[in-house]
Amino acid sequence: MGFGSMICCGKGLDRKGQGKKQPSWRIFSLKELHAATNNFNYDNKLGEGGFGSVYWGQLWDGSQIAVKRLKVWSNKAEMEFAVEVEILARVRHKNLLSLRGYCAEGQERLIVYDYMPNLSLLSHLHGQHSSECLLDWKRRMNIAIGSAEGIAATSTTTQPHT
Ligand SMILES: Nc1ncnc2c1ncn2[C@@H]1O[C@H](COP(=O)(O)OP(=O)(O)OP(=O)(O)O)[C@@H](O)[C@H]1O
Repeated sequence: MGFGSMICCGKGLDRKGQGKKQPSWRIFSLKELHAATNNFNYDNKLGEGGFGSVYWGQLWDGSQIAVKRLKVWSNKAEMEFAVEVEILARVRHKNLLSLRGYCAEGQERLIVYDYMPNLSLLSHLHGQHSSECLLDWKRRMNIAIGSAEGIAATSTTTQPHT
């Protein structure tokens, strides 16, 4: 699961009225995500993980998104999808990727995140960007601590199912 090993800057909770927390995610239609990603065009592909491919997209309001599209439907994949959506919908943390929403139509399962233009941590440590920006030990420590804080935020709000 990709809970945010991206180089990201976080976003706070949407607030309205008397400081009441509003959910900042929504359900997307498949049609809307087709339009945003130019029908999941290969040119829009950002990468691939265990769940499926991730595509860059742009919504009608101009905001940029990353859409993770399930490769093959199975009970296990459905469970992973539900867990990732459930946790990210509940947890907002500056070091975690923000959930924009999800789409579940027929056997299509898609998760919509904020687009992170700075690519993955892996690419900065070992990939194509590792020579451009050398991360000294102080910055590496800060990244490790920040990552641990993000992971801790997911576990403190997750109740084990009994
Ligand atoms: N929000 C995003 N913004 C920009 N690029 C992204 C975003 N999410 C994922 N990507 C790109 O897509 C690739 C695959 O992402 P994904 O989250 O599926 O990978 P993963 O976490 O390595 O895989 P797994 O699902 O197997 O844990 C990333 O390495 C990254 O290049």
